[in-house]
Amino acid sequence: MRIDVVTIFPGYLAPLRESLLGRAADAGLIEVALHDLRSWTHDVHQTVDDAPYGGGPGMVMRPQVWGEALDAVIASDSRPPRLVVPAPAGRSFTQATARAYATEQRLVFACGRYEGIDQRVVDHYSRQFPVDEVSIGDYVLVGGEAAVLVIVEAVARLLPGVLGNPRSAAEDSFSDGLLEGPAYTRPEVWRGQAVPEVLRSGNHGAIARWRRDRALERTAKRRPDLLAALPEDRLDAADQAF
Ligand SMILES: Nc1cc(-c2cccs2)n[nH]1
Repeated sequence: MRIDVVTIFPGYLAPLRESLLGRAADAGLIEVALHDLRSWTHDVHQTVDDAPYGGGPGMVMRPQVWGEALDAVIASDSRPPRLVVPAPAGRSFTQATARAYATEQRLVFACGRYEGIDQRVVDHYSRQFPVDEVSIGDYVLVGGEAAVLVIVEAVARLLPGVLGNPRSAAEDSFSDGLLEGPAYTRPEVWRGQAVPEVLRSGNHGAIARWRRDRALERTAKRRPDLLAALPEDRLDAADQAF
C-alpha cells in the first residue's frame, strides 16, 4: 500500500516511519510519502489559507494551493487513490472503515485545519476518485495530522505481515463487535490480587466462556450501543444474560 500525506506540518508525521510502521515500511508493505503543502504556494509568505466567505472566526484553506498539490501528488504514482480528509464533520472512522481502507492500493490524506479546506476541493476530486471526509471522534483537534496518525496505524496493523501475530487483529476489540475483556499475565498474585482461577485451569472451553462473559459484561457497561447494534445471530443462548 502506498500512503501519501499532504500537510503543512510534515514533521508531525515523522512517527509514521517509527516502530511498527517503520518495520512495515522497511519490509515494503507500506510506502509512506510526506508532502509539504507550502511547496505549492507561489507567494513569499507561502499563504495556504484566507478569511472565510460569509465571515466568521478562523481561516479556510485555499483551493488553488490544494488543487495544485493534490494534482501533483496524485499524478506522482499510477495507483488510483482514495482521498481521505480528516474533519470533525466527517463520517465516523471505525474498525469497519479501517478494514475497508486496508484493501486499498493507495490512500492520499489531505490534512486541513479545524476550520476546513475550501469545500470545492472535496467536490472537485469527488468527481474523479472516492473521497472520504472522516472523523476519528467527537472532539476537535487543531489539524488533521493527529487523525492521520490514528487512521494509518489502525489500517496498517490490518495489513498481512505488519503485525507479529495475525490472530491479534482477528481477536481484538470490535472485531467481533464487542469490547475486549480484561487481560492478565505473570505473576499469579500481584499486590494481593490473584489472576482469575479459570485462566490458570487449562480448561479451554471454560476459559473461552469466561472471556466471552467478561467481554459482554464490559460492553454492556461501557458501550451498550455496540451491544444493541450486534446482529441477533451474533449472540448465542449463553450470551442472553447480558
Ligand atoms: N475527529 C476530528 C477531526 C478533527 C480535525 C481534522 C482536521 C482539523 S481538526 N478534529 N476532530
